[in-house]
Amino acid sequence: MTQRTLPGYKLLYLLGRGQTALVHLAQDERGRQVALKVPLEETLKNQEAAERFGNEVRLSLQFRHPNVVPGYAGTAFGPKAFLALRYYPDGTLSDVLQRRKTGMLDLEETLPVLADVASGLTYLHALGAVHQDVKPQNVYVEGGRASLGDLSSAYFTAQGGLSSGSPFYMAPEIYHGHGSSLASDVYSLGVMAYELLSGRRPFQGTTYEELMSAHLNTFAPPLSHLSPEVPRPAARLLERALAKRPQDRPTANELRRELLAALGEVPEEEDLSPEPAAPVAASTPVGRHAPAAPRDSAATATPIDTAAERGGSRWNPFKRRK
Ligand SMILES: Nc1ncnc2c1ncn2[C@@H]1O[C@H](COP(=O)(O)OP(=O)(O)OP(=O)(O)O)[C@@H](O)[C@H]1O
Repeated sequence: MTQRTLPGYKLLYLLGRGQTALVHLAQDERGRQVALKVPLEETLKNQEAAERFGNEVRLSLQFRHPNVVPGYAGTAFGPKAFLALRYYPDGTLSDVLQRRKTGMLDLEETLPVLADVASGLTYLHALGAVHQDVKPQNVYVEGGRASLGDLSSAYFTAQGGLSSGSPFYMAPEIYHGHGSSLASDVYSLGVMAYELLSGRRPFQGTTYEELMSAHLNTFAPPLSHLSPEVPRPAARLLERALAKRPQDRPTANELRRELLAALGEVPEEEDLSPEPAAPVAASTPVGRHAPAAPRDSAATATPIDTAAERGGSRWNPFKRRK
């Protein structure tokens, strides 16, 4: 299945393999290079994984913003499922960091990347969507600018969705089983900002339990000490992004505005008018978006382990996510 040919696409070579899909560089009928994502056999056989893939297809085709990886075409479900995405020749932010000897970007490179991710998040949040997996592996870069990708875990707060995240970047309230929110995306962006600006993740651990304890009980050193060259107001706001309580964090838009100001750019208000998006070739509703109780009630939140246990095995965040 993963080696199948897709009508209209010429496969060029393999770009990467994730937990759920193979991604090929391909040429579409318009002669455009695309990143063609084809789910693995195992993904299609596992309901939760297949729904995550379908979710990514649906939302990648729906969202349109310069800092969100756009989908060009796709089929959400079934044996012909695929997703053609905009191709980013530089790969992910994580790839870029690995290629650097220092493992770091310069400040002049970091601030635009952070401002772009904050802009992408501002857009999603204005639409009422939570991303749930902000991290360098899901940020795609080209020419020094960045776009947020991997919408497989994203959901609309009005509809609800399964809480999830990557343990290094996951907010305390998700560890507590209280569910994710716009504020937990801001926390993940804050973790990523610390990592980019100081060269070290603010919360360390080699097991899930150690990381949970670090996120819940320890405080990151002030960014102004770790990276004194970051303009003060931006540093202060990024520090607040790591507040333990969601209500103490800034919004993505506040971060976006401050980061753009630090770059000397005048922050414009985001234009959130919907653009026409490509049709999704699926009529089946996506399961994780089935109507659900409001997410702001802790009683209705789905703890991360519960979601995985439905699949028959204990959720292992280290196996699944980096
Ligand atoms: N739009 C793109 N442009 C360039 N490279 C891409 C693109 N999308 C994916 N890739 C490459 O393919 C790899 C695998 O993609 P991705 O991580 O999205 O797969 P996945 O199976 O959906 O992810 P996960 O492991 O989080 O479930 C990426 O790490 C990246 O190297």
